[in-house]
Amino acid sequence: MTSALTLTDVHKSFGAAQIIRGVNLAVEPGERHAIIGPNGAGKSTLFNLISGRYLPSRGEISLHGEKISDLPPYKVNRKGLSRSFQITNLFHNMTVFENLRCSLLWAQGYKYSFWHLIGRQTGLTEATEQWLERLGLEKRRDVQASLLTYAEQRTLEIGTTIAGGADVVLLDEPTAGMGLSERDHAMRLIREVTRDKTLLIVEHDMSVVFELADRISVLVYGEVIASDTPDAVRGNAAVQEAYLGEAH
Ligand SMILES: Nc1ncnc2c1ncn2[C@@H]1O[C@H](COP(=O)(O)OP(=O)(O)OP(=O)(O)O)[C@@H](O)[C@H]1O
Repeated sequence: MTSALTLTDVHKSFGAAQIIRGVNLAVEPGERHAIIGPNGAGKSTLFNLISGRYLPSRGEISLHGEKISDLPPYKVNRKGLSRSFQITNLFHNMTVFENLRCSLLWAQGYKYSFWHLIGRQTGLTEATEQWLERLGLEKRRDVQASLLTYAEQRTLEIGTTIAGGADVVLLDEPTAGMGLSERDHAMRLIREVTRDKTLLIVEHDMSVVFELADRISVLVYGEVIASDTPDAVRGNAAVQEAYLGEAH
């Protein structure tokens, strides 16, 4: 079986600083895979490499067996990989409905060209309404994204990342800054909306990681020191040592 996402000997340096140092990773189709590691380990850099924002200094990244590490972000997205951001990436002056509709438009290949939509509005509106319901944002349908609560913005960010139809989804700290009940809601939502998708998640909250992930890779100083099931990672001595002194 071809892996959904494969990283082969990936390196990234900024000047003399080697930030990612020979990462090998295979994420299988349908797997929920978490990347954890202490602050500054290179997790965001890894996401930037996978999503096409950075070019690797060395090594290769492929999506369903096809090389993507030489493509810009929008082409990686077109191939079926979508990512969310730590700082929400919404259209703040647009409503919740409009934000979701843009993602669905993009999925259908219209690239914000509304002229192609004549006669197809109904299907699109219905699909957008379904997403509103899935996310529990029906009552906030016509509210500008900038006026949502922080947790609602994060929920919408997850929605717009996934509604675009990508089958490989990267979520960057989706529950950061949330309270306990908001976090539980976000976790249920992520589980629900990523069914049948491949998920790669960077998350600091260990309860989220251990609850959601089928497999966990631990990144320390730009190297994967363990990649295993949650139970095996929990018992791994090198991982415990890397986290010594970290609040988790
Ligand atoms: N564009 C860049 N230029 C130079 N150095 C960078 C750049 N991006 C990241 N770094 C450095 O790479 C290292 C890893 O950063 P990165 O943000 O990937 O870590 P992280 O594991 O995501 O950290 P955190 O958990 O705190 O978000 C840091 O030392 C950072 O300063």
